[in-house]
Amino acid sequence: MHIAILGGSFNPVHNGHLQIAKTALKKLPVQEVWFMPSKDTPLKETALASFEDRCELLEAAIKPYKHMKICKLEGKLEGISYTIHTVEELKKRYPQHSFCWLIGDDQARQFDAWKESKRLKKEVEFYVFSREGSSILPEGMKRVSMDLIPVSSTEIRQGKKLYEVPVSVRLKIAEKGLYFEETIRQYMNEKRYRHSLSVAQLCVALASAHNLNTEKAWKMGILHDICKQMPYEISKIWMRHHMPFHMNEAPAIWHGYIGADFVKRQLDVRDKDVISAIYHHVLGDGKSSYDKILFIADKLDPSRGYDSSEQIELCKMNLDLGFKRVKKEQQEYLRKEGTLQ
Ligand SMILES: Nc1ncnc2c1ncn2[C@@H]1O[C@H](COP(=O)(O)OP(=O)(O)O)[C@@H](O)[C@H]1O
Repeated sequence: MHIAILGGSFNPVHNGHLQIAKTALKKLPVQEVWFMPSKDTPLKETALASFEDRCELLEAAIKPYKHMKICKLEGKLEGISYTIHTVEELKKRYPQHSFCWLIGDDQARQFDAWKESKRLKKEVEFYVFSREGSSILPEGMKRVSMDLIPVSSTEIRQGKKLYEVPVSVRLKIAEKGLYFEETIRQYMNEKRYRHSLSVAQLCVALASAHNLNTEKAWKMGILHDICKQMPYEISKIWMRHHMPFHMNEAPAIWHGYIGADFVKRQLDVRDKDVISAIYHHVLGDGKSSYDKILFIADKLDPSRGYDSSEQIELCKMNLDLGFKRVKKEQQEYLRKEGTLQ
């Protein structure tokens, strides 16, 4: 069989990658396309999801396509995975097959810097797929034209252009809480980002003290303020469209309602406990343990700069008692501020 390899980090996979594979199957004399995810690189700057998670997302993406497969070879190879070594290993392991290599324009541009690039070109045939309509083509490579899909994994991690990710992949990303840190960063300043991380940590500690699901706890903590810095005019439009019945409440409260709706609509979060906790976190009027934990963690977050260790200990020992105390203290504070009558 003649097989086309598409290597990449797939962090995460998106429609641009699928478009390359579909085009290769249509236009090249290949019977299959194998996606070759790169192994974990601990020093990479951007948050790289684990090899297993990236493979799981790939599995979901290629499920509808019979002639697309995943090759986990690079995940198993020792040391840095240079393509020249991967190609040699492929030929050794699959002597019955022949291979060609697919790359996007951006990689073609940097190709001369690849390890043993001249020898590599002799070992395997390269096909270059248009990414931004650029015309750079290293000597000896062939161009394959395709409909451009202007998207990058970076944009997806930032929560942008999610429509360029298959729904099955989006649901998995949300279920696993992948890339949430990178996503929330786009919507808030550094101080609020630090607060979100710290709240998530405290939610996990409280959930763990009460034998609750710590993954849920982390997700609701990290996402709870995603809409806190949404400009007022946009919040108003959002409220008018989606939750007109809450519009008579103070705008300072809205971000809990909008946040819950936003993570459902934009980030495909389906976990009802997470959505409910975000919805109720401003007023603390939720009934579930997760609702209470998020409310408590938000108020007692150590990064707010005052000593809340005594209340945190109480909440770890007795969630209901701790919740009542935090709520009472908050209401006294709001009364003093004049927000509550
Ligand atoms: N939108 C796109 N259109 C065409 N090719 C793409 C696109 N996105 C990625 N590629 C190509 O797919 C391969 C794998 O890329 P990868 O490193 O996983 O993703 P990204 O470049 O999006 O971070 C590379 O050869 C890259 O050039």
